[in-house]
Amino acid sequence: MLVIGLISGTSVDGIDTALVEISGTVESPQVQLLAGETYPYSPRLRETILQVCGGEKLSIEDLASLDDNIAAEFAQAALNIQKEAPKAQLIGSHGQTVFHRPPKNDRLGYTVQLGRGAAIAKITSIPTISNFRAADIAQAGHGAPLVPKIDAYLLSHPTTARCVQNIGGIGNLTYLPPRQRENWQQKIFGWDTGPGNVLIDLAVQFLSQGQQTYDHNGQWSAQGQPCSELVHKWLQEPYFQQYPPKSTGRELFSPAYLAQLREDAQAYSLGDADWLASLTDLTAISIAHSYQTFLPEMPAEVLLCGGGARNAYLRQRLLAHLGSNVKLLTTDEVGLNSDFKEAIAFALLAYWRWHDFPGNLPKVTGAKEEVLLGEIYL
Ligand SMILES: Nc1ncnc2c1ncn2[C@@H]1O[C@H](COP(=O)(O)OP(=O)(O)OP(=O)(O)O)[C@@H](O)[C@H]1O
Ligand SMILES: CC(=O)N[C@H]1[C@@H]2OC[C@@H](O2)[C@@H](O)[C@@H]1O[C@H](C)C(=O)O
Repeated sequence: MLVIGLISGTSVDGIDTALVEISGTVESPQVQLLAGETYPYSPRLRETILQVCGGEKLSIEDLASLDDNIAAEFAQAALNIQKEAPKAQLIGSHGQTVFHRPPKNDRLGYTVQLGRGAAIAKITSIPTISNFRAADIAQAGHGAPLVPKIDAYLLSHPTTARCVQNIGGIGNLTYLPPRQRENWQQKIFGWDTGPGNVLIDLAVQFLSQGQQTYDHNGQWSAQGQPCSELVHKWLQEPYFQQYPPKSTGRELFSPAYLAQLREDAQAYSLGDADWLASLTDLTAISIAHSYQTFLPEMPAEVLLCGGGARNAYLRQRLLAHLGSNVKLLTTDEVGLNSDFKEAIAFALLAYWRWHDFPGNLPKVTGAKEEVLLGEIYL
């Protein structure tokens, strides 16, 4: 089956689009990436989305327009990716997260992904599945992360314990015990580790007065030295200490949050590069600390994906904190494209929904039950 997966993540940089051929069975899918593209948002649309993510008030009418502007761009991305290919039979569209509130006590979580599937189906004439997180949230889950079940099917190893670490705007991991271990599927873990690139990106934009949006290959932060006293103070953030299941977003790791870290850096008289190095080190140590605190064992391999895998300084700090027993690779090195993994994931989640196969892992999201994920718009 030819399926298109679409997602714009928490970095809000553009629409990751994957055209994949899915064969085999639902329980044993084979996925081949035929084409992958990122279609950047226009600067104006990106700015509006970031403002909404930052809590800017919006009338319902403006919300409707934004929803359909995003849907139109997602639909165009789907049409573009298959120009040279036969017509896809299905689209799985994550949409654009603009709000995410995890569940608390008896209160259900709430999450909003814009870019309605009904409009994408209408524009493309391809059945579209969207709103993947809602059913898990209705079962008292976080509705995130959803990729761990995909990782389990595509990246687990018979004899090696692995973690898959996404470093997008937000970071999230999947822990995969060796498949040969008894009941291995019951022993999979996953949660959001905290900031991926979000703090680094916000700081670079602030320091460059909007001229740069990210620290290319970590070149700027590599010129500084992390202040370990500050990094350890920042690691006291309650989110890092919270037990899984857990999920987070730009609501917590926001411009206001960064402003506090800026004040701290000024109190320590840190230069710009030292501040960036400290933020990068915080990102790395929050990931490593989360493994050391919440996993039953350290993995032998960590497979990186997401844009942060290209940040050489972040990788270097991550390796320093994980320890030399851990082998740091990217998912590309084991055959899965690290830039389009999330888009591929939503293609496979759509395929599973189409075939009535549950997409969530209750142990990961905290949901009461396995459920079918996504709403179908023919
Ligand atoms: N060459 C590079 N050097 C350093 N950082 C990079 C590089 N390329 C991409 N990035 C970082 O990766 C980010 C984009 O990553 P990605 O597309 O994986 O995020 P996302 O999918 O939007 O987020 P999430 O996974 O949280 O939904 C950019 O904002 C930038 O910070
Ligand atoms: C609410 C939301 O959009 N969460 C994203 C975000 O970006 C990374 C991390 O936080 C992850 O939990 C999730 O996305 C991936 C695709 C997931 O659900 O697995």
